[in-house]
Amino acid sequence: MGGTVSANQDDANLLEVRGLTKTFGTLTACDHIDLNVAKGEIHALLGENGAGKSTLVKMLFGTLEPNSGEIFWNDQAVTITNPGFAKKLGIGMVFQHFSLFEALTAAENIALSLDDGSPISTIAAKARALSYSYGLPLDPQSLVGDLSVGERQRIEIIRCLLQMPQLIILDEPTSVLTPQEADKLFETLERLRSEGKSILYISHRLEEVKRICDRATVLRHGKVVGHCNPRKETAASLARMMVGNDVQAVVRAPVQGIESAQPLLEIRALSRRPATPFSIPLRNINLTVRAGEVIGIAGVAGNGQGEFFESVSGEVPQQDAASVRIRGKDAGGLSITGRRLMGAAFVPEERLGHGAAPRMKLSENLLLSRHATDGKVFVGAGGMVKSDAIYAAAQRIIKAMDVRKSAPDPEAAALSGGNLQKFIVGRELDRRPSVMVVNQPTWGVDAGAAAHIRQTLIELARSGSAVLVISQDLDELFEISDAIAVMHNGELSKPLPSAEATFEKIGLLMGGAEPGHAEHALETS
Ligand SMILES: Nc1ncnc2c1ncn2[C@@H]1O[C@H](COP(=O)(O)OP(=O)(O)OP(=O)(O)O)[C@@H](O)[C@H]1O
Repeated sequence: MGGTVSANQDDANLLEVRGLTKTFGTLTACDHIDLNVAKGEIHALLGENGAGKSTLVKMLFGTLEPNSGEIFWNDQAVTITNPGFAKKLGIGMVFQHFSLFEALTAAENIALSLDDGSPISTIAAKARALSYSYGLPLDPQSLVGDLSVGERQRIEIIRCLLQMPQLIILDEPTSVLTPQEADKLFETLERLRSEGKSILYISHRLEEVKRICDRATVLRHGKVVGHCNPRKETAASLARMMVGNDVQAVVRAPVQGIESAQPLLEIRALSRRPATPFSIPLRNINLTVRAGEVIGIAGVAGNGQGEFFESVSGEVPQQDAASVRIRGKDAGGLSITGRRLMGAAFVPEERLGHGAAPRMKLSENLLLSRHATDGKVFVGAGGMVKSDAIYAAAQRIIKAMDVRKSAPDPEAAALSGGNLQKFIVGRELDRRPSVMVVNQPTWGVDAGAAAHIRQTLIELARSGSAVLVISQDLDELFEISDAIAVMHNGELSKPLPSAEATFEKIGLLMGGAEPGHAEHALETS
């Protein structure tokens, strides 16, 4: 038994939610939420990190049970007790954290969730046809482990569409997509809307909400605080509704005399062969990041940024020890711990898995990542763990980054996505590293918290550290970087000082133009 349906009342909404409430311990994550989604509309669900958006949609999809409240589907009261029942009703969901098996192909992953007994070849053919018809081409035979996050998300979307849903819930779908992929997704969503389907859309990217959403419901601290037509709002007014006050603008004063500052991170002729047929080779990368500066790395996802981060961080050490130098010493042969011991800190793109162990408490996650580098602080004589010191450090980070949570020291998996990202960035900042390398620093983070993280990275640099930020968000890079380099097909352009960089120049480099040609194309246009 998946759930119940009983006849009811009034209007013609596809989905109506009344007084839906969910508590975790003493925290009321969703507090008497009312929400209507009409047929054929794209409805945005907005709110700062931890506002209760994911909790709400998990109740709609049957993965969380509400404490109280009612859900009506096509005017019928329903009790959605599991995802199977939600799918049967016609509710499909594309998750924020991907739930695909890396060792299986796209088609095998889809077959697992469809569970309808069709032969895999039939499912693969259907997936391929649907993916092409919606402009999201997919090779069903490709192994998930070899795919970029954007391609993996495409599988999730196709898997959802194959179930012919009436309502599609998307939880932060574009945070991992390139601008081009996001455009494709918007076209798909607009087509679904024109077919009469409804979409519930969660996103922190307010410009895209303005672009594609018909209505918005805004949550704050688990309560509905407003409704609006996003097209009539500005990004700033939407942010204000979410946060409750104005979001502080990021301030970056120009750096002086950077040429003579000490190089703290040097990449010298870094090359790497592709580890799998699908990974990108790195080709003779050279870059210097000096004390006091923030260098940004732009690029369309899948151009070697992941491989570059692995090589710089030591997730994958190099043969050539001099290819990565930290504070004037060769570090290329060292592991991530070895590089951390030299004063470097690294924040990977993936929050769960690489960034944090989901079932461990925040304090345990802290010990896990810092016991090797901060042994004296956290581990006493005879290997005794100093629980009090670890707990105090975790609380310090939580306070500094304004991490919102439901218990003093929750498991990482109990944090909302954006709050976990804040904790992971804060955990590294707390060490006051001399070199900080971050991949996608504000992935899934709300406007207020993103501004805080960006400001903190600038301040870390200005206090004498070298900061390297890899990001797909060009606005972010322009806001925080003193110079921007572009990664394309495993090659890195020379950094352009931000005073000279424009969206057009960076965009041309991202598209693969030779640096000289990019300048020329702009001068003659
Ligand atoms: N399984 C859980 N156990 C305990 N607390 C939880 C659990 N899941 C969520 N919470 C808490 O409920 C609150 C709402 O979280 P939720 O994930 O719904 O927020 P969100 O609006 O989706 O945030 P984000 O934008 O960061 O994804 C948060 O304070 C979170 O810590």
